[in-house]
Amino acid sequence: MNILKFGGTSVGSASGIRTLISILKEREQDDYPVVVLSAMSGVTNLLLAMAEKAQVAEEYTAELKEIEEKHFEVVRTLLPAAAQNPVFTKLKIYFNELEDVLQSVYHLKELSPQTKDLILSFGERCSAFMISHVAKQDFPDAQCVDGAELIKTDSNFGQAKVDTSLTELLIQDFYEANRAKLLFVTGFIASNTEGRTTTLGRGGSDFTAAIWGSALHAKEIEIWTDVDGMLTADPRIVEKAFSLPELSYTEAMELSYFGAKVIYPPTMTPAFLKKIPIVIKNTFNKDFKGTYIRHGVNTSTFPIKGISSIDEISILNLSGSGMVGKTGFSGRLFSLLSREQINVVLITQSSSEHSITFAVKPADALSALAIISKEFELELQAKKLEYPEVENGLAVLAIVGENMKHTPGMSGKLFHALGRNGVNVRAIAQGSSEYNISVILSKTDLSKAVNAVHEAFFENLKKTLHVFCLGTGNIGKTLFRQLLVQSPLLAQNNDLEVKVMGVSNTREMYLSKTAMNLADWENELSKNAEPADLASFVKQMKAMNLPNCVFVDNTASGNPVNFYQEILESSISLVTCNKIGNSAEYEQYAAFKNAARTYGVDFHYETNVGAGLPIIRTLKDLMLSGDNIFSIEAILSGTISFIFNNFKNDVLFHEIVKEAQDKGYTEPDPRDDLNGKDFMRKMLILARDAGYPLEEADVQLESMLPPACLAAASVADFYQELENNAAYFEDLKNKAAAENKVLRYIGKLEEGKVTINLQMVDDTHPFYMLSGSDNIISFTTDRYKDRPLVIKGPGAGAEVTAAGVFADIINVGKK
Ligand SMILES: NC(=O)c1ccc[n+]([C@@H]2O[C@H](COP(=O)([O-])OP(=O)(O)OC[C@H]3O[C@@H](n4cnc5c(N)ncnc54)[C@H](O)[C@@H]3O)[C@@H](O)[C@H]2O)c1
Ligand SMILES: N[C@@H](CCO)C(=O)O
Ligand code: NA
Repeated sequence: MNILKFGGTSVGSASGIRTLISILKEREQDDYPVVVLSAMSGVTNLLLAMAEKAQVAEEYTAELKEIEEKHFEVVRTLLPAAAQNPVFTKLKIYFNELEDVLQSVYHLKELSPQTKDLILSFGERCSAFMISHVAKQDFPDAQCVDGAELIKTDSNFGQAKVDTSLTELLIQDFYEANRAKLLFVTGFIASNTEGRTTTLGRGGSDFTAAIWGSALHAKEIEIWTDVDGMLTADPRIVEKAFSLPELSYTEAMELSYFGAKVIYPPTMTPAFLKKIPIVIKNTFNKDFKGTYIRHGVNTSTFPIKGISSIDEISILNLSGSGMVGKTGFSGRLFSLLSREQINVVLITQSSSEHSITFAVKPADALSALAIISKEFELELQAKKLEYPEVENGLAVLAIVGENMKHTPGMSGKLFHALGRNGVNVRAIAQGSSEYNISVILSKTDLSKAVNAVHEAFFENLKKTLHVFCLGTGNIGKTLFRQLLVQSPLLAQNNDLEVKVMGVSNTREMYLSKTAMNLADWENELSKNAEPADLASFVKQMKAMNLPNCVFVDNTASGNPVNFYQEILESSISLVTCNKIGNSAEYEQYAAFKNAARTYGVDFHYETNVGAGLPIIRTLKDLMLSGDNIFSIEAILSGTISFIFNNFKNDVLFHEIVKEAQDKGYTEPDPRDDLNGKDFMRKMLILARDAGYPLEEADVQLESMLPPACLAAASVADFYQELENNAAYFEDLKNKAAAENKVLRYIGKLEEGKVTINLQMVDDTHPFYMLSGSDNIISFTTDRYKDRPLVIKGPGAGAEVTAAGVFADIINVGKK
């Protein structure tokens, strides 16, 4: 025989009750279960609200009407007209009784715990009566049982203690006499020896189910609720939380201690003692297996079972020399708190014994402070103790699981996930059982922390990157297209999901709560856009506090650079193809690198030099592996490379420049390429990465343009000046051709000095053979001395650049 308990949401509507009946119909009809029922969802709260209003002589008829209507609606929906009347009549009798009680509270302005229990009991009485009558349609022998008469307690109203042996006898006798019937029992309520109604406290209906299960040696106790069993984490916080097939009692206790409100641990004790399995099932997904809680199971492949959390906690810290080596000090402290009924959620003590930190519910913090100040008055006055302080706005996250005990590295994994996401841990406690490691952190970090920890333990190699992108121009657009095409493969082959959570250009911006649909991002952006505001974009991104966050700068503007430091310091990784940040003052470049290191995030800028070509990465690997860079020689302007590779025959110089711009090789302003500035930036970044703290002024840049072109005030003027100076460029071209040479704009880093100049090279020079927008770079090092290490290929263009940004994004978090 099984006990089935249906919670408030399960019996909260006609459709839920219909499902309940269908669940019963699927059972063996010769072995009826005992059905324990909660009040309809919301009813207990309404009853409580009415009681409190009556106590201060306030009107409560609206609530009463609402409760009546909730029940009547079910009767009208689920019973044929002919069968409704007797049920209405009996329900009305209940509501009249309830109103009588409320009236006396109203007149006396007094609400004793005893009266409160009586008022609350109407929730279960009404629902059990009503549902048993609905069930009679299919089970003529259905019977409503007033559980209050069978569960005997002391007179501690509100949280009565059960007289187990008497109760078990009463239940056994009653069941023996009625086992042929389908019993519907009121949960939560009981009575004292004088027959007055008491209640069993929080989770009371589960407790009723466990008491009946224990008394009748049930095969299983099924707790029917509105979720798929116990989950790995709170599904409101973690989208990917999933249901746990099995748990041990201890694990279930630990998991529900914080958070998981599916069951309330103390209620399980009677079942635990008799080793009766508990199954958590979902009324609204009734065929789902749910979670089994029983003795001695350990079939999970995961090292932990779940993550639980409390989103609001306060801590108190007690410290001082007076505590060192004093036995009984913590005993005194905690028995004091327990005497005052202050529940201590978590305790840690430093090994120096110099301080004790403990966590309590915020509502208890001030009273804890007051009683401690009183109890330890002498020590405080003698300055043997510091005045304790309350710290609010904190939360607890705990990982739970029996396997943890045998698996090294669990706490390492936990703290790595937290640290990488910039979550500051305020205090730590590990239960000596090793079933639980708890950390205290800031409330604002909780969601991010739970998600990061969930990913670390349950999503194996699965990773979600939350990306915020600036710039929807050439590169930005191309990146979105590449991401869209590649996402299914990334998910399938690499367990990687890249979610674009926000986009901004100079005009508008949008931060999405879920993730943007990259097939339609332009529409989504324009439909939801607010005016662009970089500071607000960054602020909102930070406030979302998502794990594995990446900020991507695909602009050519100096403004975003002003936020880099703040972004990195918020533990958000940064990917940029914008060279302005790394090529401004050396001090700033160094500060970005330092911030990324300090806050444990990535700062990737591969596309700053040679677009998608692996130049930055290669230089870094050479340096890390202890090679010595003697010199770097390079052509790093894709635009200028393209120009000289195509400046042949009759075509004019300015026409080629225009073609380079149309092909997406140039900077948004092509003057930045032609005047050598873009090249200078790249050389500067390379030199810095090679270990030289150079500034822009240290670069010897020889211009390849006549002065009039350099002075052009606008892009249009610039093109005009190029055209006006056609003869100058023709002359260059012809001179080179006459000597069988080609024009090359070459940068060099040697002995800490950077030069960039225009050269004519013949076919013996390694840079002679280039085509398209090719870049080429040669590293002469200790190890690559006689024959340098050369990287060559297209070094400009939207596809190759966006691909480089893409690679930088998915490399975030990789060690
Ligand atoms: N084209 C290439 O081959 C190549 C190669 C490597 C690096 N890059 C770099 O890529 C970057 C982007 O180039 P592009 O061709 O896509 O430029 P673009 O002009 O086409 O696009 C720039 C985008 O940035 C946006 N933007 C500018 N300032 C902004 C701000 N303050 N806030 C929000 N958005 C802002 C603009 O609205 C626009 O959407 C540049 O830094 C460039 O140096 C380009
Ligand atoms: N405008 C740049 C793009 C690559 O950074 C170039 O021509 O090289
Ligand atoms: Na590169």
